[in-house]
Amino acid sequence: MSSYQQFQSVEHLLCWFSFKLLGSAQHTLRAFTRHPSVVSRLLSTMAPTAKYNVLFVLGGPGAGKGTQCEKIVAKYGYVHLSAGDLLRAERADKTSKNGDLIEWYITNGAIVPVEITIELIKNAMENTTSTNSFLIDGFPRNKDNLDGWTKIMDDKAEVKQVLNFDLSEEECLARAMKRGETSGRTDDNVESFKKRFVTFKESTQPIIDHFEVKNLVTTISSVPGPDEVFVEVCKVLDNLQ
Ligand SMILES: Nc1ncnc2c1ncn2[C@@H]1O[C@H](COP(=O)(O)OP(=O)(O)OP(=O)(O)O)[C@@H](O)[C@H]1O
Ligand SMILES: Nc1ccn([C@@H]2O[C@H](COP(=O)(O)O)[C@@H](O)[C@H]2O)c(=O)n1
Repeated sequence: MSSYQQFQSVEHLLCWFSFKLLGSAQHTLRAFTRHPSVVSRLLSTMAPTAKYNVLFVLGGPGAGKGTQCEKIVAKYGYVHLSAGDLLRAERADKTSKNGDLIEWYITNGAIVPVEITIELIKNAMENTTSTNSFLIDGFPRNKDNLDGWTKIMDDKAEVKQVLNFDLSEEECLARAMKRGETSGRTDDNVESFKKRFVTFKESTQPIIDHFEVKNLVTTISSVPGPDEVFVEVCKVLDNLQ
């Protein structure tokens, strides 16, 4: 007699099968209660982890991105990550193998390969425990930056908004030169500024256009003073959930 023939009907067979299932479920439950750490580890891998909330902040060199980010941090509590600041810190790190390369790109107003920049941004985000809301200032600056972001961060972060600060080349230059009197930045000089502005027009503007198509961009004039500009910024941020 085959093992199935001992059952008089399909109902009998199903009943027997259900009892077996219940038995192994009970056994598994008992095993879990003996090992609570295994249970919590399992639960944490099953729970959906919240994505980072990200605001990208773009605009020409000297347009006032950093100035507005400071105000946003003070009022809304985002963590401010300036790609330029992260790169300058990496350049200053004597143990970094990328210092000379970064220096060349910054002085020439060119965009550092994304493999370097995205690693700095990702580490900074992962090392932040106070919040999961970030202002990412000066990124993505070109297609390479955008592709790197998409590849590494797209499934971990949601881009809620892109703030684009708008200012003429002449005014950007005037502000960057004024800042250069005290900043010590190697790119606050006319020659570097001109290259940076060309990079902005040729490489960053298409990225702003890319987000514009997705309805994510708010362009704010940077012509008025910082406080007046911030009033416009607040109108955008107050409406973000
Ligand atoms: N609305 C404003 N009106 C007048 N001056 C401003 C305004 N916003 C910023 N500035 C000044 O302009 C200079 C450039 O501003 P900021 O550093 O914020 O620009 P940025 O866009 O972050 O520049 P970069 O891209 O070069 O880092 C600073 O000296 C700042 O104090
Ligand atoms: N995504 C980025 C951002 C910046 N850089 C380099 O740093 C310079 C300064 O940047 P700021 O945002 O502080 O103006 C910029 O001109 C680039 O050389 C970059 O490579 N990639």
